[in-house]
Amino acid sequence: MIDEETEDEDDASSPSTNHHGQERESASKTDDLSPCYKMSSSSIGGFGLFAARPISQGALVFAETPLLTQPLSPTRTNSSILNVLAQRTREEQCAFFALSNAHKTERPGRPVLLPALGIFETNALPCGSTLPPASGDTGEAKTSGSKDAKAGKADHGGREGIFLRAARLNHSCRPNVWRTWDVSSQEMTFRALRDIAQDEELCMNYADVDILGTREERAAEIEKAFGFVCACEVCELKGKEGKDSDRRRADIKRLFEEIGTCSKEPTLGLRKVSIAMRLLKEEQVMHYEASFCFDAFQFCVMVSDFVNAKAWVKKAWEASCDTMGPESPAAHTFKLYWANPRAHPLAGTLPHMTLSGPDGDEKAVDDTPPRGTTVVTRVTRIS
Ligand SMILES: C[S@@+](CC[C@H](N)C(=O)[O-])C[C@H]1O[C@@H](n2cnc3c(N)ncnc32)[C@H](O)[C@@H]1O
Repeated sequence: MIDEETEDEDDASSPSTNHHGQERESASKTDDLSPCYKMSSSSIGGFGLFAARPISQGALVFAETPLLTQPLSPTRTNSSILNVLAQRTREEQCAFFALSNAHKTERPGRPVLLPALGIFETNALPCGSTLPPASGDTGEAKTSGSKDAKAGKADHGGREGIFLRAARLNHSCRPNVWRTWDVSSQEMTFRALRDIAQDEELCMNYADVDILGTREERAAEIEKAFGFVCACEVCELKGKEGKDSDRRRADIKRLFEEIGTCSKEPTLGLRKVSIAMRLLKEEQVMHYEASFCFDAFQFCVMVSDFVNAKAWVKKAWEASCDTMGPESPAAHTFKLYWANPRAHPLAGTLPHMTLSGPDGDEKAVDDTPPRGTTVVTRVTRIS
């Protein structure tokens, strides 16, 4: 939570001149006219959603309101679900009962459930935020080394819901779609984490799976939480490719932790960020990018290198727009620091020095955020 004192009025309602803002607009409109996804059978398992045409990084693939929501387990029951379903149309009821059910047969530690409850448990998504590591909060003096940061902090808002379209998205340990609960519209939004080719399957990371684990660790976690053996492209890698992927993920995870301990050694911290950024690209798990960029921003503000700090936080802003959207709290916070990096509580806490920007050069361009930016003059942590 931050307490902000502003000089200018926030012009959040004006469309941003930046491409991230525009992209959201055009993607929404296109989505209304012709969906950029289609349902088809999947080699991963059952049905899946596929790109009907190329989708650009950061584009809104679709937004969906829940068919029904329920409180968190164990309060919900088969009857409580049926009671809500009775108020839906016949077509919606049929669509619900056509969804996948992983609780039809008994497995160790997973009893058979009545159909409505089994379908709900297989397909429900938390109606709260699933935040990419450390980027979804205000980022105040927080490093990516925390436990929440590694797994993607989940704020479930106390309810879970069934989303008929999204229920057809399969899980991948290399997701190309990120979901975010939009509190204001009460919709789940799904954005492209990278450019997606036509006919590529759209996959998200199922709630709370730590996809930086090794294949073995992920398999155990997925089997326990969801009862299936993951057949995503990464878990299917064999031999050297599989080992290389495991090693890259372990290295990223280790760097997350090590960066958290570099608050007195910004040069070393920044070097680790650069290595992590390269590994993220190689492993194609770019949803961690905003977190690392924000760490780099913090190292730069500590030593009063505000030019490079701005370059890093701008990159964090772009990455958060691509995952959670330009209207998300994280994107707003990053944009505020881009406008005024000196507002960060760690600014100037170490002796002055010049570090490097995201492109490795020491002379980043000192640009300004797009229109609609509030100028923050003071930001204090209140809790
Ligand atoms: C929410 S549904 C996803 C859509 C489902 N494939 C369908 O046909 O409706 C979840 C189920 O899909 C399957 N599934 C999803 N991701 C998978 C993966 N990575 N590997 C294997 N099966 C997966 C599992 O059977 C799981 O219980």
